[in-house]
Amino acid sequence: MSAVGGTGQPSGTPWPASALRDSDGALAVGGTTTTALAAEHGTPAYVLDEGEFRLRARRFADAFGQAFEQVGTGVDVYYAGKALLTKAVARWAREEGLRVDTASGGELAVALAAGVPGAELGLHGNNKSDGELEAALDAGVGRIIVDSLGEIDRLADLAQARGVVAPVMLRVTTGVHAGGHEFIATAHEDQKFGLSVSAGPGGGDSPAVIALLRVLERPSLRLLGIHSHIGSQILDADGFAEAARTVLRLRAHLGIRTGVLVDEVDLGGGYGIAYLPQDSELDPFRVAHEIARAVADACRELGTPLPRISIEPGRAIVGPAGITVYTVGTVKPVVVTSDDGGTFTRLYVSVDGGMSDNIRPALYGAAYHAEIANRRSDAPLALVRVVGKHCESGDIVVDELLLPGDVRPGDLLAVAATGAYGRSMASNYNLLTRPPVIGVLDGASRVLVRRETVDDLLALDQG
Ligand SMILES: Cc1ncc(COP(=O)(O)O)c(C=O)c1O
Ligand SMILES: N[C@@H](CCCC[NH3+])C(=O)O
Repeated sequence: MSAVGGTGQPSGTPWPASALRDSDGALAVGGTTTTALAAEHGTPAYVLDEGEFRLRARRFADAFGQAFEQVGTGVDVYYAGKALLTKAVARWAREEGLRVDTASGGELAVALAAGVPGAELGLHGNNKSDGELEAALDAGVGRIIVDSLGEIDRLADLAQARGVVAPVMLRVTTGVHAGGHEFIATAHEDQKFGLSVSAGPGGGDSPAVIALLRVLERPSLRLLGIHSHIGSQILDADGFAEAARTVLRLRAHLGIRTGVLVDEVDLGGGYGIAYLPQDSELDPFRVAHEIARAVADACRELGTPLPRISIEPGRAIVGPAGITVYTVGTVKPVVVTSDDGGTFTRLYVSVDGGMSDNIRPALYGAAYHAEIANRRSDAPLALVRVVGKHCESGDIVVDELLLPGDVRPGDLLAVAATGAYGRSMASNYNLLTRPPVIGVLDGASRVLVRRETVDDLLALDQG
């Protein structure tokens, strides 16, 4: 066996630490070869390495726990279920000491079905329905992150009608713009999330201050704290530190204005990972240390006690724990004319899935790494584009890649780091059935979410 990657290597690698090549050259993850997984479960399949997930969850809890303990406060780590939520995943997160952040009634239902107590859950969303808010109140969700004035009023009314007090945080936008693609940066002003901390017209109260005051006016709401999420796939700590300073200033302002110094500040998720062999991921210990220092310095300057901190990593926990295994179908050389008038050949390698199981390349231009998984090959490398089977020319799995030129129909292709926002953003485009999620650990595999069937699709269609 030879290692192909591993967590903790300085320059990151996109494969889970357990990834190996066996003596036949087959890629194995969590002690099971992709050939055995494909034979037992079929392709395409999402394969999730339980050990890697748990290790990463623990590293976040340890890194942030230690860093904030050093400056004198505590931390709660919420696993962001939007990245991938199944009952098993929710249980693993909880067993590693994490809470779970949900973003819809569906995610909330799965986390509750997994046995996560309501008190350990958060509920997000810029457009929660009354039904979702009621479900959260009924489950005793520990924090409902409110996102608009209208929602504050609706939630207060619903809580009042039930005779309960809803614990809320207010999501604010700090103006810090961080992360990869424009669609995944969430704290700049001109987008749908949160309430801005910038002063209103003519220097009046900011929308965030107005909303905080509104929460404090309602006896059926208890203001736990302030929430900021600046974006996703962020690769340095500066944005987090800047957002933390802004939120802490707002907290201090509210304290002076009302006498209420909120107990908690949530700094959201967004910790970046390695997608390609040459990428580096954000080291949770380093970023935790830098954020803790920024929070401690800001509180000292503001003369306020430290709040309890929470964070919501999703991608950094589940992303590198997942790979997708496909079977290669059509292989087609296409002669392409380049800008300088010359020509080159690009090998189009079609797999049995595509944009329905991974929309990220089409949506964000996201880059991925893939390897032939069932065998070793010494064939000269060819320039390859891995594409799916959808009726869409943008149906690209890996835009550009060097693969052994003898890649052929029937080969297995494994794509690394697909654990986050793959299955959770999957669709049935072209009525493809969504792939299963197969958990692997110590040489055993089990179905966490089964493959959809055509019967599932027909069952939804009422004629
Ligand atoms: C409010 C909130 N928290 C947490 C996350 C998780 O982000 P990531 O998976 O990048 O850690 C997101 C998604 O970007 C989010 O919108
Ligand atoms: N879904 C996005 C990240 C945004 C997630 C939620 N705010 C991605 O795949 O990168």
